[in-house]
Amino acid sequence: MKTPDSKRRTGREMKAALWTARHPGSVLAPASTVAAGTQLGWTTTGMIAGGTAAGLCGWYRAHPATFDHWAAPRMRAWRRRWSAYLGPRWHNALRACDLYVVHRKSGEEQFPRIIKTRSYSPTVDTVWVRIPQGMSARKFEANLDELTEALRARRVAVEKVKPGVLGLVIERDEPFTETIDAPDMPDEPDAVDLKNVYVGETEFGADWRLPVLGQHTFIAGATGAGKNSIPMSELRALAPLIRDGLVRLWICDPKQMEFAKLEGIAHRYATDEGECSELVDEFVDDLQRVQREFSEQGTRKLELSRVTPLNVLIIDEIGSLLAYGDGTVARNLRKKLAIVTSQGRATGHSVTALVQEPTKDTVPVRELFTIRICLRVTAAAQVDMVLGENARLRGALADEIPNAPETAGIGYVIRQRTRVPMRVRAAYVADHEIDELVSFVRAGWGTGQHLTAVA
Ligand SMILES: Nc1ncnc2c1ncn2[C@@H]1O[C@H](COP(=O)(O)OP(=O)(O)OP(=O)(O)O)[C@@H](O)[C@H]1O
Repeated sequence: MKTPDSKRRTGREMKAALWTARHPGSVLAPASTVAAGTQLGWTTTGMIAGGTAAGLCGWYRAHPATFDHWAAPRMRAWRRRWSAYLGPRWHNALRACDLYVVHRKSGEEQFPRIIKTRSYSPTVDTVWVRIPQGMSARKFEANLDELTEALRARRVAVEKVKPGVLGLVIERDEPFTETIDAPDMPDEPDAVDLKNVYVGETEFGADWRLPVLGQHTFIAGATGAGKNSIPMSELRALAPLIRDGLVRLWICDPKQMEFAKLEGIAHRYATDEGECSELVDEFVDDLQRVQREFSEQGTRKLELSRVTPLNVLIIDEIGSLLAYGDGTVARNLRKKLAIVTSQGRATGHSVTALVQEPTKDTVPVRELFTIRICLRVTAAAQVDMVLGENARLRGALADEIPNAPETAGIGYVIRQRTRVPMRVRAAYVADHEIDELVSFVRAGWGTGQHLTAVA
């Protein structure tokens, strides 16, 4: 039944009561401080407050991982809610962009009401708003530029959460303003931690590291997004292991661009679709050979050696292989990828796939990969296709990364424990640094160093 209209406005005291009911914490916190001050004395209350602050500082310093996971997002969201999105400021911003409705009879202004704020990262806020009747997501979309300016943000994206509720993803700042140097190549295999390979930096200023052993990586990004820099950084970190025969490269390179430089140090290298399919078959045969040997010898844990090295399969532009021809190659590839991603962990077979355009062909295989990275993509829908449901709503604005050389290598990953997107930037491996990698490995091969590696 439609609520009848009235010319009278809602009473101020009723608005205040409603506000209190919706924000119990904001009323209880000052009220309990005053109560504690009068009951326990202001000195004791001050000591309790000081002790709490000192405890938080101690936590912040002693255990960054748990602090960043539990405390930081809540504290950040709270601060932003009361600074950037406080009532009058919020209303002024919306009024400036015509994002409000005026009640037909009472003339009362009705604004989208903030129902939840989350700041999963220092640079992105997600604000859920309940919109008044007569407003739609389309109106927000039409006024996004104005809203971005009014909120002094870099970018704002809008998502429908459920009927009547929108999610505004507000990017406030760009943490990456400089190119990150390519990682050094260690001299010796002992210096390489295969579970923690440096590939760039996170928005929190920490090293961005990826596991190579036992994991499978899916990297999506439009042309020029900087996808190559991720596997290239990994390969530089693995250089002494490649040189010593403890890591073998298998490369499917239909584009024959940057990866072509690695042909000379690859164990297997293929370019056309048929050859690539054969290469993947051989990779799986190798995996099954190791499985048989392990079963005969009763081995349960992989010890890297020249007989059982880590095998890294890189498939550039997997989309073109999955969409190729009559579907035979695609079907075979899907089947073989399922084997590698489910069984390769124990035998030391890892796969990294790169794709320009995540489409319906690539979505089913995406689920097979344990690590997924989304660099700049060309459509909002592609973000969730790569990173999973609601990734964009939680702040992974990969489609909003400008198509400019200064943003190459920037993208998002989902943090394993929190399932929250994190903005990252890959280190940049220039052509001469790829050449340096190849020379480093081949120089070792020239001296026969790989033959003397511990078997
Ligand atoms: N991590 C990075 N940091 C800064 N600049 C980068 C980075 N990676 C790449 N670039 C720059 O962006 C350009 C395009 O990079 P790259 O060829 O790796 O993109 P791509 O995603 O692999 O594109 P394509 O799919 O067309 O091969 C590079 O020539 C380089 O100038």
